[in-house]
Parts: sequence; C-alpha cells; structure tokens
Amino acid sequence: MSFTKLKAARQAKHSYSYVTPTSQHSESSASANSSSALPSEALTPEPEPQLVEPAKIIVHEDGGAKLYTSLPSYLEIRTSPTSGRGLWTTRGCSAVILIYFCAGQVLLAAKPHAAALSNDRLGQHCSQCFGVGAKRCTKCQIVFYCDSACQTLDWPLHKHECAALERIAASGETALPSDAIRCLGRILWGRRRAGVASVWTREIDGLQSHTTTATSQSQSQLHTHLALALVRYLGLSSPAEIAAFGIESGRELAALVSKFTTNTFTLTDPALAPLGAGVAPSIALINHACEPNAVVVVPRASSAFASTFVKGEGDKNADARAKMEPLMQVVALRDIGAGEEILTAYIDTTLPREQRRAALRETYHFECECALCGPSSSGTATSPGTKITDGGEVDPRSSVWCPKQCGGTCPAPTDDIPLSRCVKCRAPLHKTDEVLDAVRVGCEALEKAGTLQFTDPDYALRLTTNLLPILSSAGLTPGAHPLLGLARLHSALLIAGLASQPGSSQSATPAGPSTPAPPPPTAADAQASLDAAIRAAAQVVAGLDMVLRYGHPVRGIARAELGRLLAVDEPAPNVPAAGAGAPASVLSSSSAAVSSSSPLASSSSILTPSNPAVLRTEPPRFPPSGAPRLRLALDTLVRARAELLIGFGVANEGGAVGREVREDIVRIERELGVWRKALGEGIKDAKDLEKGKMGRS
Ligand SMILES: C[S@@+](CC[C@H](N)C(=O)[O-])C[C@H]1O[C@@H](n2cnc3c(N)ncnc32)[C@H](O)[C@@H]1O
Repeated sequence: MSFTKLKAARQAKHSYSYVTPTSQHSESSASANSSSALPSEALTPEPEPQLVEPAKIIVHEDGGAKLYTSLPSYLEIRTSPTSGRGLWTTRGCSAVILIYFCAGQVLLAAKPHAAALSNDRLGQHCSQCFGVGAKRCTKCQIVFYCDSACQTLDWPLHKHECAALERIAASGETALPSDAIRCLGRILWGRRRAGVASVWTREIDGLQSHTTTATSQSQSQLHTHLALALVRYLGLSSPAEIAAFGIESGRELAALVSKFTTNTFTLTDPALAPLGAGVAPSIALINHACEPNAVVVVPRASSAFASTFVKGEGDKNADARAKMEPLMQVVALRDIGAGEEILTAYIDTTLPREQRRAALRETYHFECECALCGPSSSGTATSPGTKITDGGEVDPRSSVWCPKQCGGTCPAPTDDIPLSRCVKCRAPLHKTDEVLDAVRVGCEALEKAGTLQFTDPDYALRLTTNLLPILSSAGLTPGAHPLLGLARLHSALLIAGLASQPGSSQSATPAGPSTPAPPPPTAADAQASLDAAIRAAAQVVAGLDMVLRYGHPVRGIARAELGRLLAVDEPAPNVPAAGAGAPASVLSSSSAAVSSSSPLASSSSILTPSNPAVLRTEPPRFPPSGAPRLRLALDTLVRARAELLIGFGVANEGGAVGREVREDIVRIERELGVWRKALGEGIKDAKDLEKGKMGRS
C-alpha cells in the first residue's frame, strides 16, 4: 500500500460522523444465518431493530437544526476521501460482530422532498401519491389526483405549477416541460415556501454538486438547457428574478441543477416501470457500488409497514397511509454487518465494466473502483470490460461459452485483447471475429430497437428476433451484453404484443369502423405467441440469474413475469389427447409422469443458462403443457415471491407485485388440486373399466 493510500485509509477510519451515537446496541439484531459463527453473547436474542424511527435520530450540522430526520439511529453519516459522505450502519459492540440487517430488511424509508411524474404518466397517476389518478385538476386539465385529499395536500405546490402549465398552454406551446423541469420547479416553489433557513431547504442545499468538476460537453449542455428551461417554466423574464427563490446568482442556479442531476432518483412503479423523478436527500447520501448491498425501491408499502412509518399520525387510517406515498425505501439485498457502508447501484449493473464506468463518469463524475470494477478488487482484469475473479470465474456480462462445451466460459474477446480461453479447460476461443462482429451488430441493434420500441414496435421486434440467434450461435452466454439486453427487450415486446392481441382484455387499440379488424388469431397462433413469450421470458430469467444477486428486485419481477405467463390458460393443449375417460390434458400430463424431481417440474433446471453442451444431448421441451406447465408456473412463482420478499422488503410483503404473486400462488395451488382430483378420478375410471373387461372375459 502506498503512503498516500495508507494515509487515506487512516483518514477514512477517523472520518467525522455527524451522528451523535445513540442506544444502537439495544436495537441491533443478530441474523439467524450468522448465529452459528457467533460467540455465545451474540446468540442472546436481540430485539428487532426499529425500522423507521424518525424522532430518535440526532444529526447536527453547525450545531444547528437537525437534518436528515428520516435517518434511523442505526445509520450514520461518515465521510471518506474517495466518495465523500456516505451512509453506514453504526458499529456494533467492539468484541462481537453482529449482523445488523438481514436480506430483505428495510433500512431506510423517506418520502421525496420533491417528485414529478413523467409526461406519459401524468394522465394516469395521482401527482401527489403516484397511485391511480382518477380526477383531473379542473384548472390546468393536465394533472390528476386520486381524490380531493391528495389534491389538497398537493395544492400549496400545484397552485404554482398549475399557473405555469396554464401559461405554457396559453403561449401555444404544445409540449409539456419534462419531469426534470417540473421537479426542479417543485423544488424551487418548495424552497420559497419553506424558507432558506428551513431544514427542508438546507437538506436540498446540502446535496452534492459537481459544478467545479470538469464535466463533459454534453453534461454542461444538459445543465445549461435545464437552467434555461427552468427559468422559462417559472415565468421569469430574466435569470436575476430567481432571487425570489433564495437563489442569488446564475452560479447558484447551475449548482442547483447539478445537485439535481447528481442526486435524483427515477421513481418506479411496483413492477419497476419508470414513473417519474424524485429527490430524497437522506437516501441521496448513499454511495454507489456495481455490486450493491442494498437497493432503492418504491414498492407501495404494505399496510403494516406503512403504519410504522406514519406512527402517531393516523396509523390506522388507510388514507393517511396512502398520502405518504411515493415512499422510497432502501432495502438490504444481503445481510449487512455493523460498521458496513450501505451501497446502492446508480446505473444498470447488467452492463459490462467499461459501459458502467462510462455512465458513472458522465453523470456522477467519478471513476468506479468498486469490487466489480476496480483494479484493487480481488479480481484480475484481463482485458477492458472483462474480469476473471480469483475463483476463476469470468464476469458473465462479458462471457462466451467454452468452444469445447465443457461447461466453462471464456472472457469475451475485445478488439484490444482478442485472445481468450476457457477458464475451466483452457481451450482457446477460435471464433474471435465472429464474436466481435456479433457483439458489434448486437449493440447497434439494441440501441436502435430500444429507440423504436414504442414508435415502431414491429420493427424493433424484427430486429431483436433476427439478432438473438446470431448472438447465441456466436456463443454468448445469456448474461452477456448485448444478448441479455436484447433478450429483455424482445421479451417485453412479445409480452406487449400478447396484451394488444385482439380479444385480449388489455387490447390497446380497438379496431375502428374505418380500419378493417385483422382476422382473429387462431388458437394455434395464440398458443405459439404465448409459448414464444414464455421462452423469451425464461431466457431473460436465465441471464439475470447470471449477473444479479439473488433477491435483486429486477430478478424477482422477471421471474414473476415468467410465472404469470406460464399460468396463463393455454388456448389449445398442444399435446394430443390419449385414451378416454379423463380430460385430454390431464391424461397427457399423467403420461408425462412429471415427478417433483424431474427436470420438467423444476424451473431451476429449465432456466439454467442454456449451455449448448447440455442442450445438444437432451433438448428439454419448453414450455411444457397441461399440468406440468401449471406446476412449473407454481414453482416459478414461489421462487419469484422469495426473491420479491428480499428485493422489495419483507415488511412490504414483497411490494405490490409480491402480494399479487402470493394470490396467484394460492389460486394455482387450488387449480392444481382440481387437476389432481380429475386425474385421480380418470385413473380410477380406467381401472374400473379394466376390471370390468377382465370380469367379462
Ligand atoms: C448521490 S451522491 C452520494 C452522496 C455523496 N457522496 C455526498 O457526499 O453527498 C453521488 C455522488 O457521490 C460520489 N460517489 C458516490 N459513489 C461513489 C463511489 N463509489 N466512488 C466515488 N465517488 C462516489 C460521487 O461524487 C457522486 O456524484
């Protein structure tokens, strides 16, 4: 270790904590997983940690007002020379290492200081709680609320927003300002309302900015564009008028815009579709890692968790609970020990190293040196974008199957380092050019299909359909970029296609009288489309399993999607009926004789990354039909729920999707009971028939 690094490490150890230590020890809990490794003192059952206890936190700044009041006492702010302030779990007892949090525990919850729906969601969601928007603001005719309570709650800010939106409409401008501009507007109106000395404003002012850091040209242009658009949106005739909001100069405005771009979260719905933008200063204290130990989600809190959050102000009142939404929550993805830094991912961590680092550099202005990226990590960088860990594993984001199909993988070749070999059997990869070409055209297609997915979904689907086999036959693993990205897009397009098929309850565009309705799909077409969507969803699950930690919400949602597709009623059983006396598909399922140990009964075996070596010897029939399909759906949904409980929080029952999946599981179990009963009766009938025949002869 160099002297500078040693000094930095020592400084980090002594870094100043803003948090006055409180009675954290009594609030810690030992993880069940870790108990066997702990000395006896640690085995004494500890009370469950109070998950959200805003009143107890004491955070001083300049000896003044309490800031970050949503921080619970088991989290503290520390600074490090490399990443600035960050959130850490408080250190436990000195002699005993206690696991503070288990995977799936909610570490922190906060309602954003300001949030704005994206333009395409404004007409569907409530602008206050982000639930379903049922009533439109009669003045601006743009913003919706679920009820008058939400409208009243939002009025102090919306009255300014309403006037701004009306002014824009009156000017003949047809395009609405983006969610970034509308959110910045809400920050400024909120600032004026709260006052510059308020805790609210000081927390916003305390956000990190990057105005002094050298930015890329596109970033500076973005900041300038946002600042100018904001001034216009606020109806100011000159930047100087911004002083009314406690912003004294153009430089301060630029700093605010930089704080916004550095600290804003994309707020998502419970299925992780983007809803809009929000700023929550306490959650924005968390630093980044490409292999995070926590995740920020907006799961729509369970009523039990919501009651904890609104303690003292109507915990029994469902309305009061709904009003605290959108509630951003930081959930532990794995067990987190005392004195550990909480880290979340700012970017898509399914991307390979170079792309992740470029995205972080561009928007957040730092070089990522996390365990997955940095040269100081345990892994050995073998080529840009490719890493082999000490355990001899290749980063699946840039991996190709072994050319000898031994089951191992090779680092994907790059232009700089084209030579590669299997880490397991050392077989050299010969088809380097084919892989490089496939990756290049795959990246281009992914970008194009991503841009066109909403405007020309048919073209986007043709692109993904054509490219996926090319990437697979070049040997890319399901977790490799851009195969995984294309597979995700392909799956989304196929599922959207199913939803808009004529006859579907979610049909998007009913055919009008002037457009002749397309012929309804035959049962076989519908079956083929459904099966194709299932195969695509299964490929996505296999890829995500390779690159994301167990319990990551993206994995949970993808698995839930697959389970639900498998649970869709089959339009036409695709296994010919055999025998008489029992429903055809019941008999077909009995003839398949799927036991719980059979590969067909377990989604895990089917969803194992499709190593060609395995496929060639025993191609599984996928998806199965009849009862095996339903059993596979059940198995997949049970596994999805287990992951959703982690990713969206146990206290939230896995979020809104986790709660729905639980209901699906109950329904399928009931349905399988009916199948089993019918199967039992079919077998009994067949036996009686046989006995009768024998008796007669
Ligand atoms: C949302 S803020 C996180 C809190 C911030 N550290 C602070 O002091 O307020 C994001 C900024 O933190 C810094 N940061 C976050 N994660 C980092 C990391 N892994 N390495 C270096 N800097 C990091 C970067 O400057 C980034 O723009």
